[in-house]
Amino acid sequence: MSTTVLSPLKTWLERYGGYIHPQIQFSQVDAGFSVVASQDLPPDSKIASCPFQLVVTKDSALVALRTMLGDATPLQSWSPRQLISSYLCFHWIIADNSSLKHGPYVDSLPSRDKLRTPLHFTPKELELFKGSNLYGATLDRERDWRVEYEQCHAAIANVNEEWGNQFTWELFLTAATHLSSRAFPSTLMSETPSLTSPTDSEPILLPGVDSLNHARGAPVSWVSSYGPITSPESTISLVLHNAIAAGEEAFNNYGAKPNSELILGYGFSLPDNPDDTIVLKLGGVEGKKWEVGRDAREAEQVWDGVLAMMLGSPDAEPTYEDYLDAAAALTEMVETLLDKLPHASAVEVDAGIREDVVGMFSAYVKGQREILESLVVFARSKEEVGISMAREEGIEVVLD
Ligand SMILES: C[S@@+](CC[C@H](N)C(=O)[O-])C[C@H]1O[C@@H](n2cnc3c(N)ncnc32)[C@H](O)[C@@H]1O
Repeated sequence: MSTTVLSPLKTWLERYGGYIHPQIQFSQVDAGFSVVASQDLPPDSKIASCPFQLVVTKDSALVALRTMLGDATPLQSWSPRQLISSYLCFHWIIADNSSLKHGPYVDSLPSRDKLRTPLHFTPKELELFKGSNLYGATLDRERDWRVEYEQCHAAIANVNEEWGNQFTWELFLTAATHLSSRAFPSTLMSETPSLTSPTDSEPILLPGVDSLNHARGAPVSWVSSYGPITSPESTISLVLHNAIAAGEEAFNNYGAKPNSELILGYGFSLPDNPDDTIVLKLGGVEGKKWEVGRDAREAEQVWDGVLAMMLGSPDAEPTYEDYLDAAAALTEMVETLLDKLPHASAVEVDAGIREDVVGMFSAYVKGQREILESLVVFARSKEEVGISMAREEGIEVVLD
């Protein structure tokens, strides 16, 4: 990211009461830019802040789109992603329009060729993930986003054919990816900000504040100064609680997220990510899904589900045979998943497979395999319980 793009962003933010710390620089890296301290920064430095009036929300996007598309367009039925993505897209379609207020921000966003979420994978890259949760999640996301795109496209083309021609799937995908990879929760703009009720929350964009990359566990605060929307004092700021030495990268903390979520929404992964999970949908238990973490975290719930399948009635006390049958069923299910999971060692970088995607793929499948292996150990511990229960009844169980 060159300074010619970033200094307009900084000037624009400051004009509305926003702020970017004078001692940070934006340094160009493969996937966009990273934020680096140009001098030592003390703990609790405010790195950036965005005034409420520059926040992109579904409501601000709706107001702008209403002006361009008119009252007949059914914008009320559009999702926050449709509204915000279409609003961003219009900056690329008709740059010069008084309803489009985020030109300097949109110009600072990474170009499409830098995006690495799975909807930007080559067919060969996507094929690598076949047999994993992420493969299905990618197909689901593409299907859902295409439906949303088609709806927006039809409405826009209906108002203006030329806009419709320019509003391509690729443009919408780029904007929707910027939203998934940079969004903050709208609850930050409420009078009593909270991060704990994601169901009431919608994605919003905070220009400037969204410039930092993620570091797991980095101590940061998102500080909201609540007030009237047009006041330059109503802002959301990013404060870093650690000192940052000159030349070091300054990081935000996007929260504890498994690699599946980081890859799908953001296009990167963390090696040996402690927050990794796998989604298990076990055959026979209708529509029931469980999310299990490393070291078989939350596996007791899966166990309860599998054991329930072995019991004749919900109130029945499990016998040692139920325990042994459930342990065997769980082991078999997990081993089937292990067999299906692709192998990172077999993958080589070539014309259709980029190095950074191989890195993401390797970190992801390693985490998935380790969780499944921890589940095999967990199932074995349940088998041991079954053997002890049998022994208490005077029965010696011998397993092959
Ligand atoms: C909110 S933006 C951060 C600023 C971004 N680097 C840019 O150039 O605009 C999130 C994106 O930054 C990149 N990113 C963030 N944290 C990262 C990390 N720890 N490792 C690799 N890429 C990261 C990913 O491309 C992600 O989609």
